[in-house]
Amino acid sequence: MTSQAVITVSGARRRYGAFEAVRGVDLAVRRGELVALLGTNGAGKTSLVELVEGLAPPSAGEIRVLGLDPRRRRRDVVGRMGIMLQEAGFSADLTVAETARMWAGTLSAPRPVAEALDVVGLAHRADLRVASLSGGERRRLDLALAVMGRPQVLFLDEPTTGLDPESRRATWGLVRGLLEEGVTVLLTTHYLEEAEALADRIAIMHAGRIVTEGAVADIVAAEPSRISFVPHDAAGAVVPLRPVDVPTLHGAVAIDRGRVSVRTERLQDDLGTLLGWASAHALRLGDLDARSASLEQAFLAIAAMSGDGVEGADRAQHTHPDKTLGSETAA
Ligand SMILES: Nc1ncnc2c1ncn2[C@@H]1O[C@H](COP(=O)(O)OP(=O)(O)OP(=O)(O)O)[C@@H](O)[C@H]1O
Repeated sequence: MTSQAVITVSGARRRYGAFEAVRGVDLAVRRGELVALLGTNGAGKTSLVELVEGLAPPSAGEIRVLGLDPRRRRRDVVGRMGIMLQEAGFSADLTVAETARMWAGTLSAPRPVAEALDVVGLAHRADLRVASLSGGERRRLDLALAVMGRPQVLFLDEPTTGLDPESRRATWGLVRGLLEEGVTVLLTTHYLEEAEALADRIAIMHAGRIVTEGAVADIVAAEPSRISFVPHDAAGAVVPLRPVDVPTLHGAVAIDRGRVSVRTERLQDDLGTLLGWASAHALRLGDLDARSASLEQAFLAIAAMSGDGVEGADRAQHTHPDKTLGSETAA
């Protein structure tokens, strides 16, 4: 944990009855940094973020936001945090400006309403009723309300779910602007592209733990590249191969229904060997695909490796009480 850390999570755990949804998480987010929390469904992202927001107590471990316990020192922290809710819960009959004014009334030093709407590109919709906004515009209103109090720390929970690609990119632009102002952001998203576009670092959760953390490039670099093709002869007929027919490569070879797949750390070398071998044997490498790993591949590989069986065993014992904060066991 560095001295610059705005969010620090140390050994955090969260229980719901007998089930532990967060199982010893350490995380630090520095000032002006965006960390994206990714994970499979039920990995524990929301359970963790709620601890950081101070909405629930950890059953063990320590959370600090701006150096303070976000639950015990809630009054001192809450005004410096912005939380983008899924739906702000205001009446759909109010106009955009009325909604923003009502929200501003709850804050100690809010941005002017016009400025907050301008930040999210909604100034031209100020007099429209919330009910008339498109889904994307509503999401932007949610963001306007979250940034209205000029937060130092912003929590974005799937901020672009349901947005069209253009609105999604517009939202990314807004978030980048906030980061440049020094706002610290903890983002949860299921869009890997969003994490790639915005995040300084990514933390991947699985079964209550952070199983991988780092810059996108480093996480992707740890995954092997892939080559695949279907060998054809000069007449265009598929040539059925066995692994022993393929030349020796750095990577591992698998053959499934005629398609040869190679997972390799040495993409260029193995591709070169295969191209030379194909020419020498007058083979065409049909449907040839050679690519470095993507974040999606890395994510799927990490989720698969992280022991679904273990999680399954735990889940079998989990009787799943009501999904209420009241069902938790705090330390
Ligand atoms: N109040 C609760 N009582 C019991 N179990 C709960 C409660 N809240 C969450 N859980 C369980 O804890 C686990 C983690 O849930 P959580 O909502 O934190 O996951 P998530 O990573 O945010 O998932 P998703 O991506 O699907 O939103 C899940 O198995 C969920 O069913």
